[in-house]
Amino acid sequence: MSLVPRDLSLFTRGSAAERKEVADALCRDLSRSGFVKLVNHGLTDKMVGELFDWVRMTIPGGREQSLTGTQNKRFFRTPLEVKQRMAHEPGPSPQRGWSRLGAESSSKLYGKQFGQKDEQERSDAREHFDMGPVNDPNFPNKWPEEEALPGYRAFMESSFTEFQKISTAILKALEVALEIPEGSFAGKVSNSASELRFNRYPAINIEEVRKGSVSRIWPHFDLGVITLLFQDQIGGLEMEDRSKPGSAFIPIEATGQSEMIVNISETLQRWTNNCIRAGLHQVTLPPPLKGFSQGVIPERYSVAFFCKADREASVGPLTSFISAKTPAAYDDMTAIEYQQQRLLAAY
Ligand SMILES: O=C(O)CCC(=O)C(=O)O
Ligand SMILES: [Fe+2]
Repeated sequence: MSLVPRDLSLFTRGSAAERKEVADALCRDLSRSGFVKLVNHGLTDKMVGELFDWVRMTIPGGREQSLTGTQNKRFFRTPLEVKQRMAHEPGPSPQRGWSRLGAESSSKLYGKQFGQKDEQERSDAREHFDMGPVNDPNFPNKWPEEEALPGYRAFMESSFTEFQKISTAILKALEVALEIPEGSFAGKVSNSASELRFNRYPAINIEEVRKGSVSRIWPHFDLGVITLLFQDQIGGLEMEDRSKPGSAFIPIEATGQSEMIVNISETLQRWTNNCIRAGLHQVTLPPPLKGFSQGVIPERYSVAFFCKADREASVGPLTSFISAKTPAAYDDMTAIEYQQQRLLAAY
């Protein structure tokens, strides 16, 4: 099953009929698999290209030597001391700054929920950078010094705003499709506790992955409302095959870095009282390497925006989704309480 790209501009700029049609298609896809692909989402190819330019260690096609000055500055390439000064401290607080290779375990995040034992220690072969809202007084962002990476902070802050706008449009489309009051979802992400993340998966031996204690990212759900993701051309992202729960995954084809992949995260599942379920996903061997037991999986990058609920918003089911037949399946608690409880499990 491959995901059919949906055109978000038909919702943001279309006629009333086009808006409804594309909203329904989005909602159908997301309800079926937890995932949808979007084109004309609002970030141009150039903007997505610039995002990847900030993360890639090297430029494909051997253009590396021609780079000078600021073009040569890339986030993951900054010296270790610079990254260490902006390192995230493991714990329940939202992630900020740099997380070293293996710092977070997506396996723990998901495994504990389902009773997996701690001794099954499994790590992610991944380093990442996270930022939250601009000028967040409670959980301030951690930046590299401006001279170490000129322009990085300004670029990231403006990208964050764009991702937030796109998330709001998607949530409005879901409100239209589900015929629930305007603002039911989009009105709860306005103060934004969202996060923008860069992931880097270094090249790794297939044997290492086959041993079963390391993966690029273990099966997990994201914590927020929805996640917007761009992946490079390497591939390896997979979503759960819902016809074989817990035992099979379907590759999400890497058909162009500007194609946005959207998945439902835990908060939306809670708000909709399981009407739209979160998409379980992982990153593993890219499809062309599936049958191999030896060799190297090339380095891979992705950019993820986790649209999260306002910290004081409830993550309990909304009244539109509660009835005598479908009583509330989740407790009422604030988004920040929920996030801290879940993050404690990830370290
Ligand atoms: O790298 C990817 O494609 C997925 C990353 C991801 O699932 C995450 O950061 O939560
Ligand atoms: Fe994820």
